[in-house]
Amino acid sequence: MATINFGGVEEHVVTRDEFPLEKARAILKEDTIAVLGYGVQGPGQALNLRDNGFRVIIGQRRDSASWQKAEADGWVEGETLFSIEEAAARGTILANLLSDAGQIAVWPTLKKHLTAGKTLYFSHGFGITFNDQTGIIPPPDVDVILVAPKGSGTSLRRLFVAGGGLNSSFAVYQDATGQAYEKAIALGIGVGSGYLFETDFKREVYSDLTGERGVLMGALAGIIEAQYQVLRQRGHSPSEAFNETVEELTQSLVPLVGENGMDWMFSNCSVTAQRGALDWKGRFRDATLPVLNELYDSVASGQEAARTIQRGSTPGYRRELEAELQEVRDSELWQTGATVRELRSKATKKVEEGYALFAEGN
Ligand SMILES: NC(=O)c1ccc[n+]([C@@H]2O[C@H](COP(=O)([O-])OP(=O)(O)OC[C@H]3O[C@@H](n4cnc5c(N)ncnc54)[C@H](O)[C@@H]3O)[C@@H](O)[C@H]2O)c1
Ligand SMILES: CC(C)(O)[C@@H](O)C(=O)O
Ligand SMILES: [Mg+2]
Ligand SMILES: [Mg+2]
Repeated sequence: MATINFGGVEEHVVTRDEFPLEKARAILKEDTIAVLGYGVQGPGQALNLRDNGFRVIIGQRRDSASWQKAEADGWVEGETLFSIEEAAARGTILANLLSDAGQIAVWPTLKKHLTAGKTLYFSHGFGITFNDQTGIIPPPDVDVILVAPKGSGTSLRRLFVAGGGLNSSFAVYQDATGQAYEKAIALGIGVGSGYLFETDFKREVYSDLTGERGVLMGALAGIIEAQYQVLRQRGHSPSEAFNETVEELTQSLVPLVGENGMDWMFSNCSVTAQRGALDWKGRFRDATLPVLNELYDSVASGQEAARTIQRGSTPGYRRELEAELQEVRDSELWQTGATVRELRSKATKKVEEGYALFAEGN
């Protein structure tokens, strides 16, 4: 394991160079990985594992959209696609990729099949860390590990297909066999991780819940809505408000941040923009600090987990969630976004046609 210095702090990181795929395959050669749940993370991990040469089966509720999706992805009923219980019985590694609330309902079934020496795998520290609420308390003679890709299952799969890898956290909660650690790393490599960063279940879930409610999703969506509203109320057109809030962010500036850091993005903008951004960033930081601290407290107290469980266990909740998303989709802001994206794809087609004509002429 490499020790890498991050801004002055040393951390342990596993790289694909030191832990190649062949080694991962050798460690798991006797195992059957049962991926339970075929929502977002399930397909990404299962397909990457299958393409990487591991023995994988899927456990999913029949008569669900996810079951049909699994069939469309080439999983075959009775061979590689089973009910959750059947897959849990057949698997030696049970990858619990049901929704966090769904994991509670299915736990009694899963527990029955967690016989000595098996491995219980999660992609979130949720079920274990908040086990006073989830009741997920594994028997002592199984390994309990975590590999949490730091991004959507969709990106995990897309990056893998493109030949890259998404960074993941990994952790061992319980090492009954003495092999939990290397199994966690082998699975991390198998699901298509780029680098694997060591953590523990609690730190993973605290940072994950804070990140997605904060900058990654909640704060991002909120601040976009606020700026769009201000621009619209001050007389700007929808397209102008959208372009200055979202389109430029996603198409121009955030990719530059990803490529070479915030200062580099700044230095590729005008001096006027840099002056203003440096002057105002402190105001935004200070305005959001109390909210982010409140959010972290809500995560650490278990309040966020309680809400996730309470809402996620309510019958018909998926429909309610879809209605909330529909409201976002139908708003002027995101309807404008749809039109801007359409123009973007037309423009891309025009450029491609231009290249094709140019190529033909040569
Ligand atoms: N979505 C992501 O990209 C992502 C990223 C990192 C980690 N995670 C973690 O991975 C795990 C899976 O997340 P997801 O977003 O893929 O899940 P999801 O919400 O898409 O649900 C996965 C599956 O769970 C099944 N399910 C839900 N409730 C059930 C129940 N009561 N009985 C039987 N089946 C039930 C659904 O049919 C679905 O196929 C979670 O722990 C999540 O926090 C997700
Ligand atoms: C993709 C995310 C936001 O990183 C993940 O944490 C999730 O819960 O879906
Ligand atoms: Mg999450
Ligand atoms: Mg996350």
